[in-house]
Amino acid sequence: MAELVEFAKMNGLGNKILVIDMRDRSDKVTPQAAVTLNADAATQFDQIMAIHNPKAPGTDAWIDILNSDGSKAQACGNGTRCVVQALAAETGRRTFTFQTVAGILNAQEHEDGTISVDMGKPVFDWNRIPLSEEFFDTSRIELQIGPIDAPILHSPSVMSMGNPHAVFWVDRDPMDFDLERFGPLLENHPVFPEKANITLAQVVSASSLRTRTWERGAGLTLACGSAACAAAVSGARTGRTGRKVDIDVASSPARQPLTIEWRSDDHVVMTGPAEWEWSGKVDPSTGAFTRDEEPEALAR
Ligand SMILES: N[C@@H](CCC[C@H](N)C(=O)O)C(=O)O
Repeated sequence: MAELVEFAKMNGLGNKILVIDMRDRSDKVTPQAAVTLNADAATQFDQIMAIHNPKAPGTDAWIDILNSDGSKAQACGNGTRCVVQALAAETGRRTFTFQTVAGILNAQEHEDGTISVDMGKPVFDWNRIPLSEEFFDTSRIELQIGPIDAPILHSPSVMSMGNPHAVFWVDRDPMDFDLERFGPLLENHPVFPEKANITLAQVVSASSLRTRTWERGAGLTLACGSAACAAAVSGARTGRTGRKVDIDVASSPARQPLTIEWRSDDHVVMTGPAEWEWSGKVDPSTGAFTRDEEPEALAR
């Protein structure tokens, strides 16, 4: 049994996040702990954001990201906003620089409590997404599901936002599709050697989209920030929208959009809320946890 660490149960637009404080420790949250925490209704989550001491000069923390099945993720937009809110509450600071396996992320908490995260530049090269076969134009690849002559979903835009994404454009409400059935088939399709996050996106106007996502390693989630970024980039790249859009995350209980801007310097900036729910202590090796009586520690 490892020494207990503090954690906070949080969410970003309903995306369930556990922020675990692993600073000043050399161990990691284990995949087994993740699976155990996800099996308990109180701590069921989509991603764990484990905050470690910084590894690079000029950064505030190294963030390790785990999906609910125990696998690693390279990016998590909603989770990053939760980390910012937790650290802002702890330190009184508003700007942070994090490092993940996907690179450096700059983030800022605004006066109104919303948080912006610079999610970096989208990657379109087929072998860096990665795809298992060469596609010259990744704004629309050959992939479909359903009858060959009347596919239900087809021709997704694919990219990496640090993690692999496929965005399928649909002409009606994404909630009308059986994503629970199609999601796992597409996530595990052989064209995605590292699997992929699968998003359905509907154009509402030139500056707004409605999305719903099946997440790699976590399944149907209420919201996915990096997928919202991928949908916004795909919308602009394929001429469906401008470069700044509000995303109505269809399955989110929070009726608040995520604003995504694909800036002229190619960086994608996501702005939205984060919400603290409760705090506790957890054993990062086993996932055994206790809940605090009163809010303390990470984020209030
Ligand atoms: N919910 C996240 C993305 C989570 C990562 C994903 N499941 C993966 O494995 O790539 C977000 O808000 O971006």
